[in-house]
Amino acid sequence: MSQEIIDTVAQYLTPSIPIKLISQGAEAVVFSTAVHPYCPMRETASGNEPTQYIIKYRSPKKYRHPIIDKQLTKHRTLSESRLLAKLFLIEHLNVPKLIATDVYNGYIWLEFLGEDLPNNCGYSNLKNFLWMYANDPYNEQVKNTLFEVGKQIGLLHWNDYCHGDLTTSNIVLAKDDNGIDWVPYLIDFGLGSQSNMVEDKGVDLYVLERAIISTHSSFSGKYNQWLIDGFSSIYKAQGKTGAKKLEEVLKRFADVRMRGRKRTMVG
Ligand SMILES: Nc1ncnc2c1ncn2[C@@H]1O[C@H](COP(=O)(O)OP(=O)(O)OP(=O)(O)O)[C@@H](O)[C@H]1O
Repeated sequence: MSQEIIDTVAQYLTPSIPIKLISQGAEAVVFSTAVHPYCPMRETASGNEPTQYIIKYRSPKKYRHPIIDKQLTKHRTLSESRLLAKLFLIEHLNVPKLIATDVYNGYIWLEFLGEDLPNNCGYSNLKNFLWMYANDPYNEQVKNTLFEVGKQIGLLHWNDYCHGDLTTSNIVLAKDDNGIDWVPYLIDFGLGSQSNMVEDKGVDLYVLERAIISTHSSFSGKYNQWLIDGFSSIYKAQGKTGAKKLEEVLKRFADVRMRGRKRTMVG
């Protein structure tokens, strides 16, 4: 973990915005903060608890030419911000709310989603959630949650957007208003795009299927079926057109899977 990057961000944001490191990925460093970027005294309607925010920072990459690096940072920060802003307006689709963006410096501020799971099971992404239920894998809550995750992907694809990196870590679960059911949110649209190509949609579904198989192999058959059931329900609700498009996406998904298998066999 590069202390240099953390210091750069802390200095840029000034001590009035305390930050906590959450993750350092290949693309960005992610922090949380309780301070809103332009309304520092903002409070939630339900009490005095400050809302939490995410700050996603794309640091300069030393292996790139500085001019190209600046252009890429601007392009990627802008593209992810734009996409999130558009997706947020799609009814029933759950993505983090974009709070602010600073494209030239590579910062995106988002609403913080999720929480720590009970019994030290980690942060509430789909991966940890499924681990939490490893001793009770076919629990109704698991089934319902995976069905709802499938619906979110269905909504994304039906509206002709693709995620580009649909792993179980990029699906976050937040408790609903009654504090009982989990509501899935899709995060990390750094590789996302507007696309009506069945190939892109098939690849999204395949990437998620592989993620489930690799971490939850014993239960992956049922898990993937529940995801696809939720996904299909969104398309089927659109009548004949939906059913036809669903058939095309699922056919391409099967083709992508077949290509993946051949690649694995050939090595
Ligand atoms: N809105 C959010 N609410 C809560 N946590 C978040 C949010 N956005 C990101 N995170 C946390 O930060 C992590 C990294 O975020 P994100 O995937 O967007 O960055 P990234 O650099 O593209 O990551 P990677 O390279 O690992 O894919 C997430 O896995 C999640 O734990």
